[in-house]
Amino acid sequence: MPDPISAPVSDPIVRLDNVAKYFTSRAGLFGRKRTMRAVDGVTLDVPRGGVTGVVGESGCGKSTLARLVLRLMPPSGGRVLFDGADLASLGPAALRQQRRRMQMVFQDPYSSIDPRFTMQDAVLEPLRVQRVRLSGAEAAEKAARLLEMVGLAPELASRYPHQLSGGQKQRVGIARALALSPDLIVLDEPTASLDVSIQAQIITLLADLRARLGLTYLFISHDLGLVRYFCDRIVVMYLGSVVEILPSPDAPQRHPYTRTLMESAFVPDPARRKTVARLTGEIPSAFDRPPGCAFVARCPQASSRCRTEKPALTASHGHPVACHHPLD
Ligand SMILES: Nc1ncnc2c1ncn2[C@@H]1O[C@H](COP(=O)(O)OP(=O)(O)OP(=O)(O)O)[C@@H](O)[C@H]1O
Repeated sequence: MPDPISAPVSDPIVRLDNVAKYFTSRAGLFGRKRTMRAVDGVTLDVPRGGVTGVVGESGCGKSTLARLVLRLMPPSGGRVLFDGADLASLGPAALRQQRRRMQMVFQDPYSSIDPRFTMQDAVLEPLRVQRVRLSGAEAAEKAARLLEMVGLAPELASRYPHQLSGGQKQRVGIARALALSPDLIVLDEPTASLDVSIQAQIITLLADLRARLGLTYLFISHDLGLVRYFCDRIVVMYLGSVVEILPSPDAPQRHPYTRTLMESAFVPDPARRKTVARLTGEIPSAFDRPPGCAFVARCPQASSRCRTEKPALTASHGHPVACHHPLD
């Protein structure tokens, strides 16, 4: 069942309208086809100019959602609107034009930059894809400016990826995302493969760039502490669906899943953190979703209604939450 309401905002840069993505696979060589609902009827607005975090356990559909927003893959159902335009309705030229306005920074700077590229080639790659022609002098000037924007010396333009640290490479990844002056950047775990001290520098850089350039971020992360620090709105996903949208990092968590996730993020002792985070029961398979609430097997609040009726995402508890028994 689609989510009927998911905190509509007055000026969304992205609007997801009951968006779904299914993947089909065959069990065994001659087995029957099985359909996985990686994203299952998500309705969501991404406010312009903010930092919207998307959190949830591995496999809940965060990256698939990000790829749908960027139209790196078509949805199986529903609509993705960018600045009011349905991306599915655009022809190739118009889609390419819209794509200039949305970019992505990937988790792993080690594999996201072609080892044969100099840093100048790497930061200017989106211009080549978009067939923007620059003279040699213009290209050098543009690359130097982009590197400076992310705190790197212009002299690094002639270096290759193996000559840079992980943090420097992620700065190059960010510079590349800025090359076409986008409005929206999807950050898919941008600090997950970096040392903690470098993570902080990258987050500071991202915050600074957003303020200077008026960017909108969609920030995908496992790191709840970081999400609460960096994001002004937090979308919590569970098994392909949005279960709660926190309008601010400090908003009370109403969904039992969100509450457990958040509590686990703020226990300093890693050993105890695991205990607090432990949720009993298994995550159901995305191939075989239960008819009611997907969280039912792990939820201490679950009732018989939760087993049969999928809770809709409704804003009746101060902000959108999909739970029959929201917490106080
Ligand atoms: N191209 C694909 N073909 C088949 N299944 C896929 C494909 N992409 C993703 N999936 C499946 O869809 C589900 C959601 O995956 P996704 O990568 O979006 O989750 P995620 O929340 O980003 O996970 P992680 O945090 O581990 O990156 C997973 O079960 C995954 O195996």
